[in-house]
Amino acid sequence: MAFTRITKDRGKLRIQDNLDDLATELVEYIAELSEVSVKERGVFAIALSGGSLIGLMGKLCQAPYNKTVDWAKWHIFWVDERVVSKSHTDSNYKLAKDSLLSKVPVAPSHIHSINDSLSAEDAATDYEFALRQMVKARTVGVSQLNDCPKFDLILLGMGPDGHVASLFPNHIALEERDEWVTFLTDSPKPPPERITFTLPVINSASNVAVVVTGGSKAEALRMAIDDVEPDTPLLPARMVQPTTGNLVWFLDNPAASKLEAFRFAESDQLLA
Ligand SMILES: O=C(O)[C@H](O)[C@@H](O)[C@H](O)[C@H](O)COP(=O)(O)O
Repeated sequence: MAFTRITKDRGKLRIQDNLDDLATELVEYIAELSEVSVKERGVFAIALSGGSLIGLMGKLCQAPYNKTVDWAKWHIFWVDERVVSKSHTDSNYKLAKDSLLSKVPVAPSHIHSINDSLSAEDAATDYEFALRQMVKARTVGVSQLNDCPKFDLILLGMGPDGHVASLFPNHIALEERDEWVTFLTDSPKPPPERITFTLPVINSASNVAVVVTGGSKAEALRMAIDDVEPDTPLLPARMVQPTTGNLVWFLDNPAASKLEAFRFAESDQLLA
């Protein structure tokens, strides 16, 4: 039951029957945004997360995208990174490099990964400094509202606990308003040391897409999107609220199964 719904204030839901269709829709969306950004700004500044999202982007390495996307104009950043060596299996950089970036003609100097020789705290400071240079040069746009970086696209996954990036429920990092990049040494999901963009940066992007698949995320997704009881805990995924940008959720049926929109669509189909 593939369909699209515009919600009142939680963005657009794009729900697909299977992962193959979801991946097709996701890469088409990314390719379109890349084209628009390159036309308007001459570059495409995209920030990646880790997790299954990266595998779902795999079709970008295939025809037609391997040829039609203007790879030379891409600048790639990480929304969050585990503070491990770049060759470690836990590295989000390695994941993206192995399955995507090594297969498309992105300039190595446009791949902005963290300095993996630093502590989490220093890596966050260093990454924010690098990001400030990119904003100064307008490789990454700037928000007129708060001077934050304005990425053309931020891609997020969501964990079953409702975390996005390395912003975990009830963690102090969720409250950071001044820094663009912060660090954790106590991540509830291993590895414990991470750096992450803060909410002001995520919410300043021109486009934010959250890719969520699998039934284990259905309840957190409901809490992140639907109108819920007032005492429902505020999940990080619900705090993703782009100020002026667009928010899109790419979902499969199991992840979407507890959403009101999905249940209505299902009953409409039964009645049809
Ligand atoms: O840093 C991490 O621990 C992961 O990258 C994590 O944040 C991931 O993005 C979500 O848990 C969704 O992952 P899946 O889509 O693989 O479930």
